Amino acid sequence: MKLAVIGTGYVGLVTGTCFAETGNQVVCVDIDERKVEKLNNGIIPIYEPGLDVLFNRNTAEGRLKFTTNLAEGIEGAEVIFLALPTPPGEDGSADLKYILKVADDLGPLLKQYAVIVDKSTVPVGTAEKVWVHISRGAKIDFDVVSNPEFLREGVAVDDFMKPDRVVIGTKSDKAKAVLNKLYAPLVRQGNPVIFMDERSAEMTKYAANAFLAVKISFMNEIANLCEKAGANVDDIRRGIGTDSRIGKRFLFAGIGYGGSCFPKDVQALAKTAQEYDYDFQILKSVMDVNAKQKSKLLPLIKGHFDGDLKGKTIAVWGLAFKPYTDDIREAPALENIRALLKEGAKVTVYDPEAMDNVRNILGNQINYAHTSYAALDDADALVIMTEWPLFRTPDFGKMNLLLKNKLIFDGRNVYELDQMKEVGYTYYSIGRETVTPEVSQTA
Ligand SMILES: NC(=O)c1ccc[n+]([C@@H]2O[C@H](COP(=O)([O-])OP(=O)(O)OC[C@H]3O[C@@H](n4cnc5c(N)ncnc54)[C@H](O)[C@@H]3O)[C@@H](O)[C@H]2O)c1
Ligand SMILES: O=c1ccn([C@@H]2O[C@H](COP(=O)(O)OP(=O)(O)O[C@H]3O[C@H](CO)[C@@H](O)[C@H](O)[C@H]3O)[C@@H](O)[C@H]2O)c(=O)[nH]1
Repeated sequence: MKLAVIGTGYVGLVTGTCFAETGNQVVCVDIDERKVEKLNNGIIPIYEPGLDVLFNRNTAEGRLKFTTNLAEGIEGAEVIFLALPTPPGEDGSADLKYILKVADDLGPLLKQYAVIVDKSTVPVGTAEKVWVHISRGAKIDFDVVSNPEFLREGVAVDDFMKPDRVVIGTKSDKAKAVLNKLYAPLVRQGNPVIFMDERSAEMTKYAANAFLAVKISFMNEIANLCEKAGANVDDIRRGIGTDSRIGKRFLFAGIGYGGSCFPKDVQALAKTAQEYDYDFQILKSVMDVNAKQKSKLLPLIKGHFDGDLKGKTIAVWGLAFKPYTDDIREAPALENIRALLKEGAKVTVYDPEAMDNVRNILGNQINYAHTSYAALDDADALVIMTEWPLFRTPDFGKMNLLLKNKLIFDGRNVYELDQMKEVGYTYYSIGRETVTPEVSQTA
């Protein structure tokens, strides 16, 4: 099948590459000339594990191409995916300007029937808007389908190739048949393609993200209560996660959820509720809890240093909003680094993949270390913001020689408490007792 993907970011590039891998002829279109130039030169502009193998194979075999020219990109395409940004507008609702602009541009360019597929995360009613915008310029028959994407960054290729489900919102039998054929190679594992109407598909995506955000904020509140009540949130997680009605995943307490999706999508769903005059109370709490959680460690760090961080050097491990990505959108690390700088601290950071992206934003306000250990050199404390596997089993002997104090503030509960007691660190984490060397002697 001939496909076009408009917007070649995290979702568009993965969608295009994976559909090329299943044998389709794919052209990805983007307005970012530098990005397209890189892609045409075989350079993948994002870090996404496993993408390179598929990208290299499919570009080499001529199934995957890139262009900045929309007309050229959609020529002969049976399916046209919109994988465009839907950032929050000033009022928190999803800004549809990128989608509707492309819809306007597409109308006059359509030469034969095509299924226009909305892969971006968009509010209820967007498919209808896209249809109206395209139809203003189109002279042929077309369908607009909502097919939200559920991939996670860091495991995007796997999520795309083996989806838990594929949600397709359309009332058109013609569009259903085309998409059934396209997705067939991905759903052979027995996972369902779920058909519904456009509005329900659009809402399904927000419901999924909001529900996962509820789980995280709930666990963060349990963690905060654990700290006061002397319980251990990791034990609670294990204790409840084994109940199949609850499930083991997305119960990890931490320094709050970030990324390009949860924060904006929870906010956008709250805005949709407001537009329909519905008071969606849980969403307000989820956002409120997350905002507080993100700044949870700073008072502890300040408190430890008697309220004064001036002249202190803080090492930060982890900048990406989660491991296995270079994405720093809404990453808790950024907010915390800015707060530390405001307090007069010096900050040295290390992240395996996200350093360049942070350098583009914070420049020389902070120091960038070449290795995780180099970041610790002469630092007064270590703060952990992302649970990269690299940080899980460090050489504490080596760390002791570099850090001025055996002191860790862990926003991701990377270490076991017993382990910290053994190595004699003062260890603050989330929803668990604070380990101090004194406690270790009496334990
Ligand atoms: N990132 C994720 O993990 C993820 C997962 C599921 C769904 N989503 C949703 O998918 C959508 C895209 O997200 P993303 O993370 O891939 O965004 P992104 O910012 O990484 O990529 C969007 C791309 O669209 C391009 N673009 C903008 N205007 C254009 C135009 N007129 N023509 C062609 N290209 C244009 C940009 O240059 C950019 O390369 C959003 O709605 C997001 O909420 C994202
Ligand atoms: O138990 C958990 C799980 C996640 N997080 C945090 O939640 C955020 C989001 O994590 P994750 O969902 O793994 O990453 P995303 O790539 O943002 O993926 C989410 O957002 C995408 C965009 O909509 C969806 O497609 C995915 O299904 C959805 O999981 C990160 O900051 C994580 O650190 C926690 O704090 N605790």
